[in-house]
Formats: sequence, C-alpha cells, structure tokens
Amino acid sequence: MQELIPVTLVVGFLGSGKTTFINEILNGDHGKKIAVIENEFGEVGIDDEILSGSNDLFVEMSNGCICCSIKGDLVESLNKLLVHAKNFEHIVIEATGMANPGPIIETFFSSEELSRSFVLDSVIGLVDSEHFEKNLEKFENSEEIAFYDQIAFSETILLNKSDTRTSEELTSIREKVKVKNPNAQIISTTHSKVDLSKVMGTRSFDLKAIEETMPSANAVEYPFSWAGVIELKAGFYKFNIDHTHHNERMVFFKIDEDDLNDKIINYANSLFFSPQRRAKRGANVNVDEHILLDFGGEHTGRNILDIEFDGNYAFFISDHPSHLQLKILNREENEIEFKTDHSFKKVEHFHGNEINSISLEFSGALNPQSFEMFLNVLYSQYRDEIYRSKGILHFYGNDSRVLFQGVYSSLKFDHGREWADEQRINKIVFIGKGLIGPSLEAGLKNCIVE
Ligand SMILES: Nc1nc2c(ncn2[C@@H]2O[C@H](COP(=O)(O)OP(=O)(O)OP(=O)(O)O)[C@@H](O)[C@H]2O)c(=O)[nH]1
Repeated sequence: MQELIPVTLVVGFLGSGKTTFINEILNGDHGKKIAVIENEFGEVGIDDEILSGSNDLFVEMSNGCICCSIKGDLVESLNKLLVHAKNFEHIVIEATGMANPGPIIETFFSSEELSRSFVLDSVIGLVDSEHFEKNLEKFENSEEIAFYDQIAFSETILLNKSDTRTSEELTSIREKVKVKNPNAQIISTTHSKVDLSKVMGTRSFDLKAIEETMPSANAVEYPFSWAGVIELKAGFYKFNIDHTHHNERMVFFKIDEDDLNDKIINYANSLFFSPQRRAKRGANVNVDEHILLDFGGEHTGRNILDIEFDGNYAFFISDHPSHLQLKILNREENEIEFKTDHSFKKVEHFHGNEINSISLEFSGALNPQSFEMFLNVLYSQYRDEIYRSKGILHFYGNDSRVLFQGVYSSLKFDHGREWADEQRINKIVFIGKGLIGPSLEAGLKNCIVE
C-alpha cells in the first residue's frame, strides 16, 4: 500500500507567528524535505518573500481563505504537489489568520481522493501572547473571525511571543487557553521556536478528541444560505424582495448545467469573496458580480436583472428566499420558478461585511519619513481596527527591499533581498475593519518621491 504523506496544518490569528514557524520548520535540522502550501488573505502575496527555504516546494494560494472560499483549490494544490511526491516527505499548510480550521480539517476526512494519499498529522495553533487579551476581548464571540476555533481545533498550541510577557502573565494566558481547549499540549515559544520532533510527524491529530470539544467539526459551511437554478430568456427581470432586515448578498451567473455541481459552488464561493458592489433599491444587478443589496434600512426592494443570453442561471443568496419572500418576475409581472434549489449551512465567521483586506501594488520610491508619517496618521485614525499589515517596499535610496510587518500598532521593518534588475514594485496589505482602499492608496502614493 502507498505510504500516506503526513500533513501539518498551521493555524492562528493574524500576526501570531505562523510564517515565522514555517521558517523554523524549513530551516530546522530534521533532515526532512518539506513542501509548503501557503494561503494568504489578500490578493498580493507577501509571505513568499519572507519565507526563506528556497529549495522547498512551495505553493501559494492567495485571494481568499482556504477554510471557505478556496477549499476546492486546497484539494487541487495537494494534488498538484502529488506529482512531485518524490521530492518531499511532509507537507505543511499555513492557513490565513482568519481561517476556521474546521472546514479545512473536514476536507481531509470527507475527500476520499485526499485520504488515499494524505494523512492529517497534526494541527498546530499559534497564539499571540502579546495581543492575547485584546484579541480575546474583540473576537471571542466574533462571527467573522475564528479566534476561538483556532484554539479549539489545535491539538498543539504554541503560546508565541512569550518574550513580550512576564511569566505571571503567561501563566494566566495559558489558563485561559486551557479553558478553551483542555486537551491541547501547550508550549510557550519565542519566535515560534520549538522542538519540532514534539509537534511534527507525531500523528497526534485525533478527530474524535476534537469532535468531543467541537461538535461542529464536520459541518461544511458556506458564505451563502441558499442557491437555486432558474431558466431565463434574454431581457430584464425584477428581483423582488418583500422582507429583509439586513443588507443581503448575492451572486448570479450563467451555467451550462441544469443543476449545481462543485465547480459552480466553488465559483460562487470565490465571487462571494471578491470585492462587493453596493446596489441600491431599483439598481441593475449583473452576472458574475458580488452584490450587496442595500435597501437603505427599508424591508423591501426591487432590483433589475439584466440578462443578456438565454439559458440557465445559478443564484446564490445570503438568506433563504422564503424568509426574503423573494420572487423573480418577468416584464408581465409573472413569477419565474426556480428549477432546483439547495440550502447551505452558512458560515458564521464570514470574513466579508466589515473586516476587509486592502492589497495594493504600485511602483515609485517611497520617502521613508513620509511613509512613517502616513503610518502614524493611519494608526491613530483606525486605532485597534487595523489587525495586520505587511509589505515589501521600495524605499528611496535603498537598493534592498524593505520588509514591513505590523500586528496592530506593533510595527517592524527588516532588510529584504537586494532588488535585481527589475521593476521595483511596492506590495502592501492591510487587514482590518472598515478599511477604505482609495484613501489608503492615496495616502501611500503621497509618500512617493517625485
Ligand atoms: N516579539 C516577538 N515577535 C514575534 C515573535 N514571533 C513572531 N514575531 C513577529 O510577529 C510578526 C508576525 O509574525 P508572522 O510569523 O508573520 O505572523 P503570521 O501569523 O504568519 O501572520 P499572518 O500570516 O499575517 O496571519 C512578525 O513581525 C514577526 O517577526 C515572537 O515570539 N516575539
């Protein structure tokens, strides 16, 4: 029988030290060849620049979060790695800092294809001791961030950044973590340094133990509650909602099939994680866009569907049509029925509405003083609502890349590789609450030396 390839899943809140840990693994003297799957939230990949094990196999998955929007891609990335299976003995997956480990773990147990080749060896959770209390207060009951699940699903927890706290404070954090996950092995670490033999290749992941503390471990979750397929002829239709208390989200697109399949669901997922367009009452809504229906506090609204081609269309909606009293009406006000429909368990920690990430790429040398001033203003404006920032920057007069890291307002700059004969592009990502892309972009561009 073919030997199963062990997989270690590394989870933990934004900035807790996951990439630092992966670097430890890549540089460790365990003699193992490691392949890494890196999932970053935000469209611009930064961590590949920070990871130093250049000889290791490396697959990056940006633009979404593996726990929800790009689970299909995770299976694909693992399968891609299989082609190179001779070149490595262990796979490490770094999840995004917002990810709920549950659905990722579930993928390993529900996919027959994966279980033929891979075994989930361990789930390691990084906890940021420096910002623990703040994170606990903000996110313990958050529907958007899986802070609690990241602790509860890990059978090993690294209480990282222990250099930033006193031993009494660490003991108190350890106790609080224990309440959330009494079975976990908890190890205090600095810069994610740990005896790797204690945490990898241990086959310590035990689904049963996790299920005992987390009964929802096997539930697959989506960012929408419902989807239906409807046949429409080219023309305009009314999308009529008679009862809502929220801004609803929806996507719809043309499909060749008569019913949903995994590919269609994955595509809907990825649209749900693309930037949203706000559509007021009466506005047109179009195929292939992530729409936020904003009725301005009213409970009813009617939008116009602009259908260009005859065919089947899949609709994915954040709430159930029966709650919304949803009807699709033709010109003559006749209701068109959905041919098929499906309900989904909606993800509770949907990283959409308020928490967002802004990824920017632009050329031009930055003036370091202006950049510092920009950060001062930004962090005083947003206070604790920028959870994470990181970037690879081109500073005026500096021939090396400048690596920028921020966890809340703890900011750090490091030297990166020298720029080769290439265009020097600044890449920067901010993750936080209610961040406004154009104003961040304008502020940053003001720092460019003329
Ligand atoms: N003081 C201190 N800083 C640390 C420690 N571990 C990591 N850091 C710093 O914390 C910042 C975030 O570390 P990362 O390893 O990038 O964190 P991450 O979890 O991968 O972050 P995301 O991928 O954005 O979620 C970096 O600036 C690290 O150098 C530690 O033990 N002590």
